[in-house]
Amino acid sequence: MPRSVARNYVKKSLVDQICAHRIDEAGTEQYLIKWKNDALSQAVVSWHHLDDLIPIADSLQTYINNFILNIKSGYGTGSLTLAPADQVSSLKRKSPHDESPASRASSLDTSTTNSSAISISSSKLEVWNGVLLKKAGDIYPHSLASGVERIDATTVPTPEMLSAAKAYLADGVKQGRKFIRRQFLGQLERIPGPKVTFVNVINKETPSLKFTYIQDYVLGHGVSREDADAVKMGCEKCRPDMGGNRGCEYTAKCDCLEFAVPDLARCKDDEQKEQFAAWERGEAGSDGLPKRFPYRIDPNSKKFVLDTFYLESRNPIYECNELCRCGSGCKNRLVQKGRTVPLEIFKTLKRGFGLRCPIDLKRGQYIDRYLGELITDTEASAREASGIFDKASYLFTLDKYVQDDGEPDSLRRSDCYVADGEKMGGLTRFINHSCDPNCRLFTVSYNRFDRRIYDLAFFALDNIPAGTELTFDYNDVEERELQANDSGEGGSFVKCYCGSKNCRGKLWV
Ligand SMILES: C[S@@+](CC[C@H](N)C(=O)[O-])C[C@H]1O[C@@H](n2cnc3c(N)ncnc32)[C@H](O)[C@@H]1O
Repeated sequence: MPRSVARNYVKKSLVDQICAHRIDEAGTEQYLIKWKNDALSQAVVSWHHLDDLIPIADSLQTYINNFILNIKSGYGTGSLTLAPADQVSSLKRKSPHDESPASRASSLDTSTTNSSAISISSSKLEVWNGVLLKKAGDIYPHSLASGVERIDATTVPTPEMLSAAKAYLADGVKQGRKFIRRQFLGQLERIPGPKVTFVNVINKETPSLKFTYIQDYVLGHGVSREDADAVKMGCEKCRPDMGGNRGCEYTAKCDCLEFAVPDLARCKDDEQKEQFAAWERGEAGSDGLPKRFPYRIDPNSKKFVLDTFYLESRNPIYECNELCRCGSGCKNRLVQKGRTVPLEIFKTLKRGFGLRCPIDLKRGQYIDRYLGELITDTEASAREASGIFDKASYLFTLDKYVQDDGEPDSLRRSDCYVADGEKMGGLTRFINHSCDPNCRLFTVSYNRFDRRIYDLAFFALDNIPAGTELTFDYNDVEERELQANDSGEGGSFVKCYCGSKNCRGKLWV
């Protein structure tokens, strides 16, 4: 049996940053790690091959992105004249990391170019002043070892290191970019459910690795669910064998549907019809009225899809929950069972990454939830204020049940939670805006008494052919509300590139 080779990786918590790169004699990329050091004035740095960098792949991505940005904008190249290719190759170095752990730094390489184009002081370029230890799968510096040269932390990367990195231009990070792509594909493979793929035929960019795929909301500081024991209830009068094993659909008794939208067609007498009319005028509640069931079977695909009435409205969906008597086979459980369709992240021309489904979707078909860290409104405002203008936004306010009517128990906007999908979330964070969208985000509640935490579920508004970009309207409100909200020229303006005929020209109103 072949024995697996134990690998060692740089210990993430001890790494300060990646600050330069170069290519070794074998043409393999190396990256310079500056290690954290309590004595800030002194740094320990060491060169590493990509194999060591898995735990800090996200830092590598930041380094490479910044490096390429700087190259493109011309920043930092200063008066530097890049060396011709033959001279560049003479900048290649071995990795001291390949030497024994006891090896020490600054092996002067006198073969360093003496090009007049790039003046490189070999001792500085070659700086490697840590003794690296490998233990229990970790690589870390042993900075106290005797004979270890220390350098001034404020001078890393040295101008010589930067010059050398620039000499390789973007090509010098080719292997790094492939490595980042592999890490990202690995992340996608680990997402439960149908396959998730990634395609980028536009450029070499990979979505941020500083992102965690989660399966449920993560509750941030100051965020809590309504006390489940006190207010969460299941349907009490339903049974699994009810209505010929069809569950809650065929009963007017399902408590979970209590807050769902009433159904005029099922009102059985004049009294109910009158109550329905009064409910429509906002003069009566809907207690006791039959309710609309959210899902139906699509006769062609035999899949459960969202009922047309819901699809054409913005009414919340109330699903059964784990306390219900109807059992797990009940038809009023769709979103809670998770994604059932494969998805593909892809690069668009002007709108960053987008999302599409590689198979045909039916009108009303459930796609996936929007997830993220749930934070308070105050925290969301602080995060917005600290971000740069025009930066992609992943904040979604859970304000479906806001009532600004001044009543003591009404929910004010400032009390709502916000789902932040920037650092953690699901695949739907990649769904772009369109003024003529093919999907809509619906409120799905499992606890009708919790007005602050509910699911946000994407459903297809049309039959969507395989490979079509999925979009939704970031301002999904009734037309009249949209006009009232639109403050004209003011506010933050992000140009919309949805390309639809009825494009409003900006992302948020
Ligand atoms: C939730 S993210 C969508 C995914 C994003 N494209 C990405 O690459 O991660 C929202 C951001 O995408 C960009 N975006 C989405 N739809 C757009 C559109 N129609 N026009 C221009 N930018 C758009 C904006 O930067 C917006 O803040």
